[in-house]
Amino acid sequence: MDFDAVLARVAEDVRPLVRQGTVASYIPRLAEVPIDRFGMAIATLDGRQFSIGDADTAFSIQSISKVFSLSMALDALGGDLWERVGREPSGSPYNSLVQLENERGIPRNPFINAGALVVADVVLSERPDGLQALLDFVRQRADNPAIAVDADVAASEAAAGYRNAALTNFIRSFGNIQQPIEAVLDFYFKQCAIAMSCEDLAQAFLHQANAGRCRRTGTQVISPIRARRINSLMLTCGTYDAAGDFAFQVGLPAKSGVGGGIAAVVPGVLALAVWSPGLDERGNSLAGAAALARFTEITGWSIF
Ligand SMILES: NC(=O)CC[C@H](N)C(=O)O
Repeated sequence: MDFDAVLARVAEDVRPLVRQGTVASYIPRLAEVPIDRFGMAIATLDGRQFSIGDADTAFSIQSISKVFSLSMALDALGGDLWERVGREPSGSPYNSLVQLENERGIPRNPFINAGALVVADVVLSERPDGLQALLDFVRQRADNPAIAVDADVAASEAAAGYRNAALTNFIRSFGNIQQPIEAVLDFYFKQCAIAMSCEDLAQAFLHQANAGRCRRTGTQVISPIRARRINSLMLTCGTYDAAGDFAFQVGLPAKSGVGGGIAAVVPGVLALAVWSPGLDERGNSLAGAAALARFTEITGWSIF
């Protein structure tokens, strides 16, 4: 497969969509990101990397970080995690509160905000240095020690974080959050504010395409069954209430964030990431989602 040619074709095909949609504005700092950016990177299991456009520009990974924190929480609690968070698509927006009351503070899945807040609580309960451990994990996976939290983005989200604060308090009222509210929110805002490029993300997701094993170092990062389950959650819940349409159009496990990034996995073959800040009404990158759809059309590599 000539990946340089595939990327060039994808970029060309989605060019009219770049600048469409809206940059997330409820996190004031994200609203300042230029809408005209587009980058895409591929990391293959045979050790090659391909990129196009702004693929080496770091951006705010936002909810893509929920895959990394979930990996850590599963490491800490194993299957017991599923007593505290569900595994069903929510069909609701990522920041919704409505299901939590009926479901007694057990979030539908780890990739909506409510679920990620419980996951953050689990990580912090296991290790007070949770944020450092998360950064270490991400830096190792991406093979880039310079990856860091963008403190301005974290502060900007904290200052406007009423809804996440409400979610955390509400879940705590059911006893499903144990650490202090401020500590959980601080961890959550900072994990979302980690800045990475498409190239970093493609590398960092590569073990998800390789049954949990790091191609570069040979270490088993997570067990094969856990890698498979995380991929299945990405497929069913990774793009929020657009997950059904995403499976239909793209057909790959993928995780998006309101920074405009989407990371995806072709199991057994490669990991890829795309970034373009203009979002659709469900909070997924408009040009990014279209680029992934074109990628699977051109290569034929949907998991279906
Ligand atoms: N979908 C997202 O990327 C949401 C993450 C964002 N930090 C929030 O909590 O609202």
